[in-house]
Amino acid sequence: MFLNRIRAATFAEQETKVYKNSNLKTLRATGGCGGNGCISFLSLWSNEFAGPDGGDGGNGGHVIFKANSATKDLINVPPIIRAEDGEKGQNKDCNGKNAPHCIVDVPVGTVVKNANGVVVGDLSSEGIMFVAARGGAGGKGNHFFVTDTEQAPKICEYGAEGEDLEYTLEIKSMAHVGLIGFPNAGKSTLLSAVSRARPKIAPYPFTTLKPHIGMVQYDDYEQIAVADLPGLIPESHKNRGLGIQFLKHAERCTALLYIIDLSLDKPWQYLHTLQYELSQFSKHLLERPQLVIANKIDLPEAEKNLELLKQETDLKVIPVSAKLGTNITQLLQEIRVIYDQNKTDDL
Ligand SMILES: Nc1nc2c(ncn2[C@@H]2O[C@H](COP(=O)(O)OP(=O)(O)OP(=O)(O)O)[C@@H](O)[C@H]2O)c(=O)[nH]1
Ligand SMILES: [Mg+2]
Repeated sequence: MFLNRIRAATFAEQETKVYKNSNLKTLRATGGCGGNGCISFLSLWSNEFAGPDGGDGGNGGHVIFKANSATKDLINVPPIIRAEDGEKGQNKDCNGKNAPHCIVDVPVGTVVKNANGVVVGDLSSEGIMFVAARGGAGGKGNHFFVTDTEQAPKICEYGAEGEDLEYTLEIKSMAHVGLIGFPNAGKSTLLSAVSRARPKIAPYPFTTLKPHIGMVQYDDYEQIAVADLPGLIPESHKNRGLGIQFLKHAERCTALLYIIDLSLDKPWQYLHTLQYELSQFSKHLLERPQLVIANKIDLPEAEKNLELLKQETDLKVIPVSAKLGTNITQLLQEIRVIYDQNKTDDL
């Protein structure tokens, strides 16, 4: 009993810690118990001893994780999941009803780890299921135990208990950092400036159609994966442009970097649109670490726009020129700070 309480306390601590993070969740899954078998003897008006008629119990439900693309994060997955118990057997050979399985929807790309941290499941495509805790089998009623020598058994089975297991669910991230911006903002140019990746760069929108990942190498051999994502436009969350496809990629990045083109008129409007689109897709996306990269500082008007942009947002703004390589070192330092902070938070 005492031991149980300690266990519960550590579980609760873990829970509060991971609740902040919609990409990671520790939970306990318990299968339903099987229904007990029944002991009963039938008695009819014409036959007082018509024989044993105790039915079997129903099976307990399983707890099942199912990959569902409509689910965006693990926030709504409860910390304790218990499937229903099977019904007990009844007289007149009535078997108890099997309990329904408890199916918990998780985002596509969720990795399941057991209590020892070993990966036991990878829900990488839509509809894949993982049985987290099996329900107990129903117990047999006394009718089952009738033999040639024992015609009136007074025995039955209890239903078996369901499995009780702890798991950690984690959404597999694509990259530590995702570059988010309108088409032509210079995302691909920036990725090639900070890493050895060579995505296609061109002065027309939607050059990048698929995400590219580049590795940023630091002097202490730390490597940070940066993803160049396809461009985002207003109403992407309604599947305009490359739409939902793009937003799904953004979701699998731990930190979000907004790339804003400073040469455009009123660049802060673009930042607000990007944030709005992300929040429409999943309201927890904006809780992730964020940074604004003000690109194309080499162009005219950029200096003036930079000051205005800084006034319009609370986020840290770093001016760079991806094309000329201006201020890239400071940007890499800032990315490293974000990365280190989130590493210690166990993201
Ligand atoms: N002057 C200047 N031009 C830049 C800078 N960064 C990017 N560009 C130019 O902007 C254009 C678009 O750059 P890309 O890197 O292809 O832009 P993108 O954001 O990847 O665009 P999509 O893939 O279409 O979403 C190219 O012509 C680049 O040469 C910069 O810092 N200064
Ligand atoms: Mg591009």
